[in-house]
Amino acid sequence: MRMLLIHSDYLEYEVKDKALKSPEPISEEQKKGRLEEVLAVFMSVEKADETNPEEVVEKAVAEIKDVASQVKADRIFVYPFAHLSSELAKPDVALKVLQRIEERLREEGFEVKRAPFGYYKAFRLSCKGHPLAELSRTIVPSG
Ligand SMILES: Nc1ncnc2c1ncn2[C@@H]1O[C@H](COS(=O)(=O)NC(=O)[C@@H](N)CO)[C@@H](O)[C@H]1O
Repeated sequence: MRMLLIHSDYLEYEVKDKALKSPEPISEEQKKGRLEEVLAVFMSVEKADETNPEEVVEKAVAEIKDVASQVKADRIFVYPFAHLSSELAKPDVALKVLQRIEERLREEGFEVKRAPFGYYKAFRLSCKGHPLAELSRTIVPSG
């Protein structure tokens, strides 16, 4: 799993076209989204993660919690992003991992939005620019 974490004034997206034959089904309301004062987390789920998705979910949640506490963010934007790795996991595995990360972050008390999976999206992001505003993390299952 590769993550790019951007502490932002806001992140907003708008769904454009399908990027997969069968993208995640979404409601009208999910076609656009915006959060202010947010830690945006762009995530590429990788092939290696397929060996132990649960472990990767827990490690990713721990990393996100750590960065969120450092930058004092209590909102997280989970953003599927296929361009941080050349070894992508299959879409069905990737979607499950991202949905579970979203669930676990909510359980940890964060306000969370997740951008729709399998679509091309327009997005705007306003990075805060402080020293910890741009971070990346790589997570590999130990198995
Ligand atoms: N492993 C993955 N990790 C994160 N997002 C993914 C992954 N696989 C697919 N997606 C989602 O599906 C969209 C399309 O994925 S993609 O790899 O860019 N493109 C495709 O798979 C097809 N266009 C065939 O190449 C991405 O924008 C993202 O929303």
